[in-house]
Amino acid sequence: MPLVRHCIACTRAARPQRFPLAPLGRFQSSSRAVGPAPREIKEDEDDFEDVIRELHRRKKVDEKRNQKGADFVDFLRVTVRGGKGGSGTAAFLPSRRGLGPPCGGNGGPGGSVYITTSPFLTSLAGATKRLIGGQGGHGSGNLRHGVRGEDTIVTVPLGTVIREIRREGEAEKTTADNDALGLDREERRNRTRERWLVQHPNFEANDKDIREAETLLRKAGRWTQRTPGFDVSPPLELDITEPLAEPLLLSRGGVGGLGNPHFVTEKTRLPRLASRGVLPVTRTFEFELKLLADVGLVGLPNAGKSTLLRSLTGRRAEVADYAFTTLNPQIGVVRVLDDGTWAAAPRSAIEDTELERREDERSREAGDYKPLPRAPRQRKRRERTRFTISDNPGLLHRASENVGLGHSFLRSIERSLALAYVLDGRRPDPVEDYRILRAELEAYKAGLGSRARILALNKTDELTEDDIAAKIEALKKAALEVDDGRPEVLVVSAKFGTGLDQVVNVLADAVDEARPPAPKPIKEKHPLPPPLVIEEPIEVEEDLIEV
Ligand SMILES: Nc1nc2c(ncn2[C@@H]2O[C@H](COP(=O)(O)OP(=O)(O)OP(=O)(O)O)[C@@H](O)[C@H]2O)c(=O)[nH]1
Ligand SMILES: [Mg+2]
Repeated sequence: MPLVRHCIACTRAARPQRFPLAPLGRFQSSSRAVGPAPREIKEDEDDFEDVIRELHRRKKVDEKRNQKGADFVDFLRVTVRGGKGGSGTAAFLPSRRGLGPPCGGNGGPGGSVYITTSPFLTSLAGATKRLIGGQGGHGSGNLRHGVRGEDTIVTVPLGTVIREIRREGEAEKTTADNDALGLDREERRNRTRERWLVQHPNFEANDKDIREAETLLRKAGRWTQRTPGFDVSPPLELDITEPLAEPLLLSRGGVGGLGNPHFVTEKTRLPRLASRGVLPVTRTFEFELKLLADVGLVGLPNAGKSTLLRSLTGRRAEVADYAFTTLNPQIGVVRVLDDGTWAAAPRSAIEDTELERREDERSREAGDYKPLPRAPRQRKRRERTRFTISDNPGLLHRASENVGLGHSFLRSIERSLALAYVLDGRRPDPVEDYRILRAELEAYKAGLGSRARILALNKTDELTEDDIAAKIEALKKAALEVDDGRPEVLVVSAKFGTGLDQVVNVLADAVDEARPPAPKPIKEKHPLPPPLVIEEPIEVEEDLIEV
């Protein structure tokens, strides 16, 4: 059976494929956000502004619900493959006597796929489900080699765990297909020839040329039963806990095909054949994000976790008076100074983000807008220590069964060294809330609940002294009963910044105590095999060429 003719001498180098980095993942939870029932809009409400505000709020809640956390992804199954190598070309220099010396260029190698980290990411949303390196360009006449395919680099947050779950090569897949089709030896051979060889567009190669080319490709390790680069080493496993100094190779691009000068032999001086590029092995990985914050904030929806994050770190987390304002975990840095204060301490009350936005808008329109004054530089005070703290979506009863934002949230606090429970002081029974939170953490992973170092009774600015005293008393009793009195019970107002010095210092000590002595270096357990090398083509002098 003749080979399918394929003129690539005149095709332009294929543009490397690019894959847009679009968020693709979604929460695994199917349940809807549950929060306090929306306020009834009364017909006789005379304040029109209030009605508008309520409608605006409802619209926002709906938007958040519909979004279902699509911009937070903590689990992704990803197919990774280096780009295919471009094809070589069969071409000849023009000559008065007929065909001149062979001058087909090699195909360019395919682009590789690399992984790198960013300390600013807290979601896998930037990764796509298919990470494919750009295809190498085809070679062309006059020994012009194809361009290298573009590399694909995926950026993931620190704390991403990568597991290889499948490896599949083109040759293995073809063999399985051939078996399924029940092809005989001859048909299999022709299929392989079609896969690997490219003919000159005008001059057909004879059977002898093809057999010789086949032998050469076998010697070069390309014409094999196994896809080049397919190895049987154990699956790759990486736990990225430290920033990567340089991008790490996940899959190498395939080598480019060989131009016809490579097929010159003693017998065949004018090879009418070139070879195609290698299609590298396809690997399937699972990316799982386990955020690495030293401290995790845990609380029911609307307890004031984001307000606390803002007052401790200055990070502009969204604050609003409804449940599930926060859908993505966010990480901030608390810089503890040697006098016990912390660097980003707020200088005014933290208002709801929407109110701040309106105020900004109003003042801009009125022309009296003043940006917030910068915090004075801490010249005399030195930083004693620093730790990271994550604000998480609200936890609900049965979150361990994936209710609410469920596992996605629990996964991200799994590795925190210490936890701080944020309890809404305005709710009737903070002890009950504490028990719910603890039970959910325990149900998700035994021992997680007891990692709590603080029970912060928040929103105490709205409580009477008697009320605070009674609730603190009850919480201390419960902490003693449930957690041997390990977590400190603190009176806090995240909004007005009261009681926070103690929060900072208790957490700083807890983190220092629990921190492992030295971070583990990242090691690539199973380095990928080296790329195939393209040998130098055999030089042919013009006088030796037969016509
Ligand atoms: N009075 C008072 N209100 C507070 C305090 N802390 C938070 N709030 C208010 O409580 C509401 C909820 O605060 P958030 O920080 O968004 O609560 P959250 O726990 O992050 O909520 P979700 O992200 O929805 O789980 C907002 O209106 C805050 O202004 C506080 O100490 N005192
Ligand atoms: Mg929040």
